[in-house]
Amino acid sequence: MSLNCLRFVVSHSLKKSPHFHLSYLPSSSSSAVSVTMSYSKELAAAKKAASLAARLCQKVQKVLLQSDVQSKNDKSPVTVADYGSQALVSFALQQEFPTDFSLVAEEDSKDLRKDGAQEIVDRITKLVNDSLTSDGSYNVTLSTEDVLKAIDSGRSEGGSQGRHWVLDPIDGTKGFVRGDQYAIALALLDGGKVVLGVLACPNLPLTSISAAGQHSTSNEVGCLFFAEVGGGTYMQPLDGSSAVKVQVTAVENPEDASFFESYEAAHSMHDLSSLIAQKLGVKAPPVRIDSQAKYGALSRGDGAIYLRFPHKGYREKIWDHAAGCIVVTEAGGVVTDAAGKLLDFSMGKYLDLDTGIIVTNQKLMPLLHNAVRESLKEKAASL
Ligand SMILES: Nc1ncnc2c1ncn2[C@@H]1O[C@H](COP(=O)(O)O)[C@@H](O)[C@H]1OP(=O)(O)O
Ligand SMILES: [Mg+2]
Ligand SMILES: [Mg+2]
Ligand SMILES: [Mg+2]
Repeated sequence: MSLNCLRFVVSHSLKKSPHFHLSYLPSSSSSAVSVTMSYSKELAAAKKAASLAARLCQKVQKVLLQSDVQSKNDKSPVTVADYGSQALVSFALQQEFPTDFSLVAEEDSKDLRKDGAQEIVDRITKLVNDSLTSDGSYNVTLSTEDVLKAIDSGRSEGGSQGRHWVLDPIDGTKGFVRGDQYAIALALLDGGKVVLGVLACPNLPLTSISAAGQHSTSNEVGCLFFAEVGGGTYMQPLDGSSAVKVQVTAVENPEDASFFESYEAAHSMHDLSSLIAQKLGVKAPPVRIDSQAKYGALSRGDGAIYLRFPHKGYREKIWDHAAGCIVVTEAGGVVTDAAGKLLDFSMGKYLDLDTGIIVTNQKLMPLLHNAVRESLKEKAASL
């Protein structure tokens, strides 16, 4: 087929389906024209759903009582906000994409269907309906069964075929319960690759947290980070005002770099990151904050490095990294495991990782890899 002929075919099909971008490849390429998907409709829906869920979470965090915390088998606290957020995001996305809907999400309704859970289910249902009413764009009232079904439609296993939404309705539950950082993390996989991501971080200051830590001097909080493959990363205030493009830091000298890690020592080995930081020559103390807000903060250059080394036996889930990963990579950063391999989101719910996750800019990554390798060797030798 000639180029002119191809051009006609693509422009003709563009009229029917507006969600394609045309791009011309360099002449060395075997194909003259490539067609890349645009996910603008999906991104708009994801931003709307995550913002809606963020408002629900903010409301609950304000009135959080000890009785909101249930115990799950793995002892992690789950609140009405986790379930409410998942129900809302699932419902909102299904309204936009009613056919062929697949969602891989953290929570399910098992505990909510047990005897004695009716009161909590009623509270979640009221919360979800209040959020839908105050948003104004959905003219519906959900029953408790609708809410449980919406939560349970997050049971997909993901994988390398087709499209799957990936959701952590509240990432950083410990931070949420403490009144600190948390995020609503939503991403879309297409053919096993993350093609868009949205991170709503209701407690993250709008200005840099690099110097002052999570309690920045700015009292304006609430950030929405979003990224689409090939389109860069943007941040806007959660209240909806305009978005700005963000970039990871250009710092090249580790002495000028600062690093993020989990607030919870149970989630990441603080002793190992301090060894890595010391080997690299990082001078600043760690900035410890909860959730994928770390990826968001890194994407706008608040810090240069994120180190995550869970304790032995912990398996990382895709919803804990999918949105954060694209937010950082589209801002110019790199996310790999400790062996330098890019994260593979195509294998179902879990990530198959070597030891840990490290994130930084392109310039610092080789140095960081060396420091990680040496530190792991040293740690293994000392055991
Ligand atoms: N034992 C654990 N080790 C590492 N991460 C954990 C562990 N338990 C839960 N997590 C998950 O790790 C993330 C928290 O990491 P961080 O401490 O850096 O915020 C959350 O996604 C949290 O899940 P959840 O979504 O339920 O909060
Ligand atoms: Mg959890
Ligand atoms: Mg999580
Ligand atoms: Mg969670």
